[in-house]
Amino acid sequence: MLKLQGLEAGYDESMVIRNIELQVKDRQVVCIMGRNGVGKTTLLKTIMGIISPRKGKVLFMEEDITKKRPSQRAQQGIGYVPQGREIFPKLSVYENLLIGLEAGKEKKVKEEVYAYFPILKEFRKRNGGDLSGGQQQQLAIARALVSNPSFLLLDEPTEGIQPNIVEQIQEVIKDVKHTLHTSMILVEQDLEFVKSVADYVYVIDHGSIVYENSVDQINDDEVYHYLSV
Ligand SMILES: Nc1ncnc2c1ncn2[C@@H]1O[C@H](COP(=O)(O)OP(=O)(O)OP(=O)(O)O)[C@@H](O)[C@H]1O
Repeated sequence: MLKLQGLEAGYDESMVIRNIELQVKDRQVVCIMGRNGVGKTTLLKTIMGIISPRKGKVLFMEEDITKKRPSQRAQQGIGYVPQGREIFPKLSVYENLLIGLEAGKEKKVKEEVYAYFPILKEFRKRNGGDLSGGQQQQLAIARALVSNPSFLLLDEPTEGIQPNIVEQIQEVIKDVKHTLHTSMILVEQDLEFVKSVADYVYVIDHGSIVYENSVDQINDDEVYHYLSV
């Protein structure tokens, strides 16, 4: 479904990700792990088209989308939940969700989205900025889901969030995968969480992939080695 070939990207003079070869098959959840600052967010932004790669290709459903704008990628079905949520604090929950509709072909916020996160229905008139961190994260995920994406990029959705909401997000990811058949790339630091949702795992260090394996054959020690160096 998604293939990255020899991808290199960075900022100004600095090269952040190097020679990334990665693939996500249909209906797969792929997790990207790695310490802070190794280039995970840069990789997601390059997939979304927010950063242009210096080398390499992004293929989505066999089409080369390397030169497409983020809005075109969103129209083609790629949803993005950025790190730090980036919801609009002065807009209501419902208005934030309406903005998510701009990305795709859906015209209305479907009830299923509220079914994933009932609190958003209850708080739909409240300003985004008045929600707790965990509720804002739920809103950011829901905003990506309203456009019914076939592929979802999630950048550390559980970062700094209380355990009961982490569990809820975990269930939503599994449910979205099994019922909507959405493929995903998930950046996540917690190996137990990764094991509960992922099919395949890549570990990045200094901008390169240093370990990859399917989740049922993963070597915990090797993963922890790269997370702790
Ligand atoms: N807008 C930017 N301009 C210049 N350098 C940047 C920019 N954003 C990130 N960097 C640098 O690129 C490197 C990789 O950052 P990136 O955010 O991709 O890492 P990360 O693995 O996602 O880390 P974290 O887990 O902390 O989010 C870091 O050295 C960071 O300082």
